[in-house]
Amino acid sequence: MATSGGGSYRNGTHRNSLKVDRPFSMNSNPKTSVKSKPLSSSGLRRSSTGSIGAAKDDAGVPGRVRVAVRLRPRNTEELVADADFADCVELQPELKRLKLRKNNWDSDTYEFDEVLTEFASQKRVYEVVAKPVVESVLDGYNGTIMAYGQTGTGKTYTLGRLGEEDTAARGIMVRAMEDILADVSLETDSISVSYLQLYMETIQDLLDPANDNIPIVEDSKTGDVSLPGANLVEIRDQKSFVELLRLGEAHRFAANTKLNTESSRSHAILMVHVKRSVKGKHSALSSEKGSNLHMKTLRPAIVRKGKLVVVDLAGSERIDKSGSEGHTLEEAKSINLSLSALGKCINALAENSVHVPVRDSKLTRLLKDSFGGTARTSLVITIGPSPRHRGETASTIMFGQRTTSIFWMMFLCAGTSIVWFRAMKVENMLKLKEEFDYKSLSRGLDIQLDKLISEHERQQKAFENEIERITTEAQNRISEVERNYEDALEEERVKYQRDYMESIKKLEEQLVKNQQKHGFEKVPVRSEDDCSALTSNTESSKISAVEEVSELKKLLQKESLLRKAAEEEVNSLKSQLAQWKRSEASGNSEIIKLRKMLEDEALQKEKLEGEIAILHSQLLQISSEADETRRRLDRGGSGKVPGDLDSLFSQVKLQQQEPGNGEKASVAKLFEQVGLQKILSLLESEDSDLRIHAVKVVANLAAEETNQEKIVEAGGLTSLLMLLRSSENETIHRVAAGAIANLAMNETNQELIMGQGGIGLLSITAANAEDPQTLRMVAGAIANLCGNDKLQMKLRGEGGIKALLGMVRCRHPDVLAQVARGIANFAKCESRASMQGTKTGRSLLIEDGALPWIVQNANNEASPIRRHIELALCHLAQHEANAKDMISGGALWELVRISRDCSREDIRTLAHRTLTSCPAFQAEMRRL
Ligand SMILES: Nc1ncnc2c1ncn2[C@@H]1O[C@H](COP(=O)(O)OP(=O)(O)OP(=O)(O)O)[C@@H](O)[C@H]1O
Repeated sequence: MATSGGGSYRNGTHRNSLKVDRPFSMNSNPKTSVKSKPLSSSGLRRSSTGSIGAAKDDAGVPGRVRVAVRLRPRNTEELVADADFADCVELQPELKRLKLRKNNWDSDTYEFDEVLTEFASQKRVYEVVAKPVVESVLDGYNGTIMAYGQTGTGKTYTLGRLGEEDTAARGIMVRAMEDILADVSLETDSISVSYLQLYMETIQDLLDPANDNIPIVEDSKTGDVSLPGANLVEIRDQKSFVELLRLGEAHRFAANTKLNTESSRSHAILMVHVKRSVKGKHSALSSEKGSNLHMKTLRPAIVRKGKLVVVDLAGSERIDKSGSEGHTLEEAKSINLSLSALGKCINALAENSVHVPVRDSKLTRLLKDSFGGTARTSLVITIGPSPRHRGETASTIMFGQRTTSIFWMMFLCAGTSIVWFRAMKVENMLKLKEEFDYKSLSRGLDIQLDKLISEHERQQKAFENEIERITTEAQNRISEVERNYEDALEEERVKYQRDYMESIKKLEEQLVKNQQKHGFEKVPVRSEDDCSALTSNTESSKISAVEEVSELKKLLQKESLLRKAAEEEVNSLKSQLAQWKRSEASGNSEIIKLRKMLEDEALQKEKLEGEIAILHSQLLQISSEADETRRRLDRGGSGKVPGDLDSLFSQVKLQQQEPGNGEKASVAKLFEQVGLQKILSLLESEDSDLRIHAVKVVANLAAEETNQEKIVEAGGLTSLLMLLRSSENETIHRVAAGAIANLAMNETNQELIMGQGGIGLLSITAANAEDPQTLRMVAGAIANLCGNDKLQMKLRGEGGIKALLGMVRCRHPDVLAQVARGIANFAKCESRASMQGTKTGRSLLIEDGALPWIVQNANNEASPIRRHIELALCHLAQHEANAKDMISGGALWELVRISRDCSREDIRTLAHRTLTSCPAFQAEMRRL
């Protein structure tokens, strides 16, 4: 019987080599097969924050559903329509986390087995999502790869892309077949494929669409699922497989056009059967021993069978919208049925439930033998970035989260539903932990800070010592070389001079000797006899002169050789010196590098200290709030706080911690129980504790979009504004401003806020507040108001822009980000008005003196600040009336920088377009 071998199965890089004839089927004994996973507590990865995620080495654990999330890049439409808005998700691939923005203030964090950003290549997606499953199929297991997500988020791109025009774009189906073909031997093994579509609980053959009511047959003994009515095509090469996929796609498209549906309303299912011949152990043994030669031929070859099922699921967005967007109720029900049945089966498997409800839908009946048990399953959740589809994205993610948590549930909490939902959301777990543990967290942070400081000091000291050592060593070497060089030069010079003098001396002596000889011979006039003697004398003196000349020549040659050697020596010394100079320069660059590292370290330290300071202040705040609550409870629980309000408070908190909980009490029910009016009336209570308590409840409720209308209708907005006017308590200001900011996300409420003098009240609060969190909330509220085209003049007239700019005195990055957002919103409305011709003259932002701050922060290191300011500059630049101020204020050069360096392509393009379309900018650039 097979064991899992999962421990050695890591992201598809290493395949286990287990030999099995048939994998477990789901109903063979799900309980045993799930339990048989060789995981101990060491198989769990617990992050430093206490959250729980998938262990890295569980990639191939059978029965485990691995869930990856993949973000599609913005498409052309989103680049234009959402240019001013951030994506609704933020990915942290290194932490395997995804943050889903709830609003401007808040986000939920989810953890996955893999987080694939918009930059993830198709190759990487295949490797992390599909390769482990494909390899297990080659080893004789069954496996399933599914894609789930809203229409248009990239399910088909991920699974079915053929990539003929660009091989890098090949999807999972094509890559899987490539790997399979590369691993099998077509002489002994076989690969066959069916391609089907499941629409309205009917299975249609995509290779022969006339064949459209295919029954599912299950082998009662083995649990194997088969579709005898479907075409099963043998694959021998990649080309024929791609042809088959193309044919299937064409039929799918044609079938769906006929049904007047879109492809995303059906599930597309590719089944790949791999049969491999395996040399049996017995036959190998017996032939080795040579005991019975016939045994080998008589014993049948063992066939190892694996099945890979790739499912492109129907679009997830259809589930809740039955009857809408032109598709029928029946269709919606059918999609709903199959997807929820799939979820239930996975759920039942994870909980070791004896009953796995596979019969509930055709999809699950079809997958029955291909997930759970020893089968490996990968689910890729595809999402889009658009903030407009946040709701759909959230519900898609929740499907993935249900699935991803299943595995951990078994180990963590024996299946209590409370922990189930907490496990889905990392953030909620953190919240729980903080409530109990904030003091030790604070102590931990202190210790961490001490450690960081001492480590930093130690490193700094070591760096400084190293720099000193390198500098001294380099200087010593340089002076030594210089000394050597000078000595050698001097020595050479002296030697050369000495030799030269000696040669001169010798020549002079020789000359004197010669002159003496010739002088002696020339004096008298001789007789004939004398003449002949003289001739012989002259002959001999000629010979000796020739000899002398040749000796002199030799001397000269020797001299020139010596000189050459000396020159060579000098050259070699020179090159040595150059070499030393070079090594000195590289020593210097090393020192510069070390200095840079030191500076980076110091920056990092500063940043950490800043973060820790913020954490400290948050902890202090939590701590004092907790103490306050505890004191109130100690005083008798409800001394002044009515019991029903207390329960509402805790219910609201619980509700926020457990979004998606189907059993949670609806807000309407809560309002019925306590009455919103009653809560709002407490906002005016004499007791400040009670007022704080009530404003927090209202703020919590206002964070949910669904409650906002009710709060405003019941007069909650007026009461919150009253609190800003009448209260002097900073907490009340902070919480009330936060609630107003959330209400100010809606256009109708923005008008109401302005109508009730809200901008004046927010401006006064901004002027008096010191606490960065209060300022952040106020700035956020004004920033939301800045985005309303109709309110521009009034907002500016009542001092809104000045109030916004006044808040930059607090240098907290969160406050600055909100100020920048407000400015960007305002500039965007102005540029729209200018284009429509309803606004002329220069920007009110420039009138109110915002430009210097904008220019100063256009390259701020905090990306939320920088991004908003970059957008604001692009909007301002679109209106010619602003050009003069922008040029003189230095904004033009920031625009040039943005058009070159901005990391977001859409902003870069916008800046570039603006620059090229404005004659004043063009003229200025030409001038300079
Ligand atoms: N990761 C990606 N990178 C680039 N383009 C992508 C990516 N994912 C999807 N797209 C593009 O987005 C568009 C929609 O993708 P796709 O058709 O795969 O979505 P889908 O979820 O399968 O939709 P449906 O449910 O309607 O079938 C296509 O044009 C596709 O090329």
